[in-house]
Amino acid sequence: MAAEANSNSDNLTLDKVREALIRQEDTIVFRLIQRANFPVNSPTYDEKFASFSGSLLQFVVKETEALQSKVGRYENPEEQPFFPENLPPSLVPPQANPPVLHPAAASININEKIWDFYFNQLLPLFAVPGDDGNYASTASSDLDCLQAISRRIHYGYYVAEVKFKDAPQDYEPAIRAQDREGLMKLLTFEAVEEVVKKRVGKKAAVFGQDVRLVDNGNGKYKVDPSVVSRLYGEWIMPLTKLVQVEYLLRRLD
Ligand SMILES: C=C(O[C@@H]1C=C(C(=O)O)C=C[C@H]1O)C(=O)O
Repeated sequence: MAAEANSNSDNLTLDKVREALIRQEDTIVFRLIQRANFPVNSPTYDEKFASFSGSLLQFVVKETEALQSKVGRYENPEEQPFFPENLPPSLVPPQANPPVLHPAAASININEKIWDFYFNQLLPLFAVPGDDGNYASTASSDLDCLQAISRRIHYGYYVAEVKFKDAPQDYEPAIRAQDREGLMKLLTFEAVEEVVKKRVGKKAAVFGQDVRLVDNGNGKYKVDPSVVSRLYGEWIMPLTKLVQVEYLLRRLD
């Protein structure tokens, strides 16, 4: 069950869900800073690496997900795998918490979109060009970023559930009409989104400064704060809202 939002649905409030999202910002910013320790390292992504059937990155992601599946990672609804095909079952006894979410959540996995923007658009904005040979560390650092971003975006299930529970009279007609645009309008709070973009930029500036004992460092940031604001404005928040819409469309099934 959701680690941060309380697993009892009566205790799920929009404030608590938003607090969980705010804490996840810290994780995302730190993981981007970690990834920025390495240059792009493009051989990590070569279609075929050594004797693997795909890239080194794919190998690391698939093998890590298989291990994490066995220890129950994907029993948490907000943890979605990037390669869901043929994952081994969990060997860990399921938790006894009552389910908070509608079962439709399990069928909503938008990791393909996350994979696509991360590698094709985001990574070149914050990793410097070059090759230092650290391909294994690069791949695990990419997976750390992907998992933190994916978890944040799929947390949209809880955001949607709590918004629905708070105002079923507003959401039900739009759900019955399968009105995507109407749902998107209902669940969007532009003022909140503006605050989020500013805050994550500030976190990138605070966490990513060069800390010195004597002066305030060199004024350079490990990851450009404007890239982090853009990550949220262009990808994370729109995709969180997509998860919310997809969830709500199935909420009365
Ligand atoms: C997450 C929420 O829903 C929407 C998505 C947001 C986000 O992904 O941060 C922010 C505001 C809303 O437009 C929310 O209301 O907090």
